[in-house]
Amino acid sequence: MPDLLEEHESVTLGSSNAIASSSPENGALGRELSEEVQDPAGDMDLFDEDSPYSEITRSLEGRPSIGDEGIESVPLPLPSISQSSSENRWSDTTPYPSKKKIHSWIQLPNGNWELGKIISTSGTESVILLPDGKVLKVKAESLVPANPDILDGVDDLMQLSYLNEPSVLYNLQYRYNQDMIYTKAGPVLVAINPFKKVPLYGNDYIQAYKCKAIESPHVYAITDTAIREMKRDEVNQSIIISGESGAGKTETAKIAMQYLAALGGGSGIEYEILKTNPILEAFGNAKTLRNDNSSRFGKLIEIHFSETGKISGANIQTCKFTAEFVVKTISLIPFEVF
Ligand SMILES: Nc1ncnc2c1ncn2[C@@H]1O[C@H](COP(=O)(O)OP(=O)(O)OP(=O)(O)O)[C@@H](O)[C@H]1O
Repeated sequence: MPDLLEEHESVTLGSSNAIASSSPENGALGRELSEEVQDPAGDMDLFDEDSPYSEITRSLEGRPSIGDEGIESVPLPLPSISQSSSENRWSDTTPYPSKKKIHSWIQLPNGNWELGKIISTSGTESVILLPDGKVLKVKAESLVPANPDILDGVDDLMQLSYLNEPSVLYNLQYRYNQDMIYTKAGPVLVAINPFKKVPLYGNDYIQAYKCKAIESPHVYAITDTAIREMKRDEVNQSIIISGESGAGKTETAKIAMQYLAALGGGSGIEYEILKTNPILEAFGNAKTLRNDNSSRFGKLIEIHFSETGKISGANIQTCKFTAEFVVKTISLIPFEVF
C-alpha cells in the first residue's frame, strides 16, 4: 500500500477536551530490511509448533465422532504443560504475528508501509511475501501486526485490535477512498481534507444528525453533542480544531457553525455570524505554499445561546503570535460593526 495518506492533511477535533494532533514518528522499522530471498518455498511451515493449541489439535484428531457404534471411547489425554515448556512459552519473545504466520506491516526503506504475509520465521528473522510478489527477509521484531480484514474501515480507531501507525493510516485511507473523510478516535474526530466537494453536508445531513438518524462520525455529530451537553448540563462547551496549515481547520469551523446556526437559529443572528467569515478572511488570509486561502491568525469564536437554546450573540477573538503577543477582539455584539 504505497504512500499511505502522504498527500492529505488531517485535522483533529474534539469536544470539551484538549486535543493534540500527533504524527507518530516512524520507527526504526524497515531500516532493518535486509537481503531478498529467492526461494522461500522450502521454509513454508504450516504447522505451528509454538501454538498452545497444537497439542490439543493433535489429540483430537483420533477422536471418534458421535454416533460411531462399536467404537470404544477413549478418554482424551489432557495436554500436560511441563514446567520447562511453560517457562519456554513465557520466555519466547518472538513477535505474535511471526508466530501466527499472519499478515503484518513492514516499513520499506522509502518510508512506505506494505502489508505482507509472513511465510516463515526462524530465530529472529522472518520471511515476508509482499503484494507485488517480492520476498524479503526481515528482523521479526520489525514487523508491525495488522488487523483482520473484518476491521477494515471501522468508524472508530478504538475498535482496531492493533492500534499502530500503519493500521491507523490504512483505516483512514480505506475510509477516505469511499469519501468517508471523518473517523473517530474515541472522543476525537479525525478529518482528512478531501480537497474536493464531498456529499456530506447540507440540510438533509443536518436534519439526519439532529434526529440521530445517522451515526457516522462527522463534525455535525461533534457539534450536536456539544449543544446537547450545553443544554443538559448548563455548562459551556468547547470544540478545539487543530491541524497543520491547509489541513482544513477553517472549513471545519465553518461546517460546525453551519450546524449551530441551523439548530440554534431563528433570530437571524446566525446568518450575521456566518457572514463574518468572508470579512475576516478578506483581511486576514493570504496565499501560502501550503494553502491558497491560509488564515494568518488564530481564531477563538464564542457563540452565545439564550436559555431557550437560540443563538443570542457571538464574540470572535483573533490572535497573532509574534514577538509581542497581540490579541485583537472583534465584538459582534451588537453587530453595528458590520
Ligand atoms: N471539508 C472540506 N471539503 C472540501 N474541501 C475542503 C474541506 N476542508 C478543507 N477543504 C479545502 O482545503 C482548503 C484549505 O482548508 P482551510 O483553509 O480550512 O485550512 P486551514 O487548516 O484553516 O489552513 P491555515 O492554517 O493555513 O489557515 C480549503 O480552501 C478547501 O479548498
